[in-house]
Amino acid sequence: MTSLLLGNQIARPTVGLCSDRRRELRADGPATVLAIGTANPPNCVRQEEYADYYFRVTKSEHLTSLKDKLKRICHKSAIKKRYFHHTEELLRGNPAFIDRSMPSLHERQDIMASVVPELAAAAAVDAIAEWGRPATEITHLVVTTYSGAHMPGVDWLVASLLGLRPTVHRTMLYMNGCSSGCAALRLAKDMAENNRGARVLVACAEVTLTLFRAPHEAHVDTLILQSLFGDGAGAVIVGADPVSVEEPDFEMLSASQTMIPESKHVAAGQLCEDGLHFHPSREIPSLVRENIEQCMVDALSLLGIGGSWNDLFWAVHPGGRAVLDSVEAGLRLEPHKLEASRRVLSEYGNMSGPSVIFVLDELRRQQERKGMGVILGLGPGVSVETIVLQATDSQKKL
Ligand SMILES: CC(=O)CC(=O)SCCNC(=O)CCNC(=O)[C@H](O)C(C)(C)COP(=O)(O)OP(=O)(O)OC[C@H]1O[C@@H](n2cnc3c(N)ncnc32)[C@H](O)[C@@H]1OP(=O)(O)O
Repeated sequence: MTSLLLGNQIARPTVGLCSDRRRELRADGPATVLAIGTANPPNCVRQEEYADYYFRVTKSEHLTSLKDKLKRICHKSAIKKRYFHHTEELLRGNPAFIDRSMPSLHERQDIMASVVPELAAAAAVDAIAEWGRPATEITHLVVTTYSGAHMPGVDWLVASLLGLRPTVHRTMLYMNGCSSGCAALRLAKDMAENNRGARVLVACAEVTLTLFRAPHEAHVDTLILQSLFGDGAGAVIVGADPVSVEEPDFEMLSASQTMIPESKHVAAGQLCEDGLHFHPSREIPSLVRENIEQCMVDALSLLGIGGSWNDLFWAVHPGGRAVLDSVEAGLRLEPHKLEASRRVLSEYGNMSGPSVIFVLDELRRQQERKGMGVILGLGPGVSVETIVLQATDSQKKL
């Protein structure tokens, strides 16, 4: 009889497989977070200097009222600094990136083709080092980005850069926006629990070069993007039934997703000749505040959790200062509950999908990570992703 390679073991074909055998092919325990890695490009710009920097590099100093507005936004952003792959030199060498009338997708794609996989691989190397097992023992790979789109995809290049085995099961998620980190973790949980011995590497990377463009009076939301987003990559290794070298930080108890009704236009974007256009509406914070509690009730009530949100720890996507304020208000959270998210926002800005991985990394260093908690991802539409975690008593040195 021919056999199938499943996870890292040989299994018989599933046709006619008895239910006992099918159970054997699945993990015994829940998926767990075994390791976390992060990476950023080296170019760091302080938020207090950002408006001067941005109007200088885009040759837009004459737009004084827009510059003043960006200064006001930066001042209220609760961001201290952000990291970028692009530098003044790179922008000088590519005038189409700052000229709104010129197509530049091709040039952006050329740069992102290597930069995004390298950034994702750097975070993955960090996670694999913490995990303590060889990269060749990764059985599944889930990669996310909206920074470019190529064939073969970033997943292929990450697998090659890391020396993963050629049979690694690759999944590529493009254009999942800011909730992509959570979406990838949700898939990783299912993969780990349904394939005994599976070790799933999640890698999310974004570079804001895809969004970078000059200011324009008719497009005020450009200023929000330029004030908010930063580059970064996060990686997580997920697996069930840990073996002796593995020390999980969290068990993943459940994963779910929902769409906030009537929100399709609220956080929307599309790929155009001059890169990715994204339009964060002013409604995002209020919509989140009004809907977040119902989303959490729906996601958590099956586990018997509800109402006492302050008993949980929270890893919320740092979409922006007003977004975090809205989650805090909507769930009546004590101010310290979103400390990890606010710290990541302050140190890196909104890195989209990778952000929640940074927040999880931050959380596990804090006392707050005891008991049960929630990873809360927010993305296009508005999509809400919820992963319920149970902290382990890991003594890992971080
Ligand atoms: C769904 C997701 O959550 C996924 C994502 O990550 S997508 C990105 C989500 N994040 C956002 O959309 C940003 C959320 N907003 C914020 O954090 C805050 O509004 C902010 C930091 C941008 C400004 O802080 P604030 O306390 O609201 O200050 P406020 O004085 O009201 O606004 C500052 C200026 O920005 C303008 N502004 C605020 N939001 C805007 C928006 N979405 N589009 C255009 N202009 C906006 C205001 O009109 C104001 O302009 P003036 O100074 O000329 O009056």
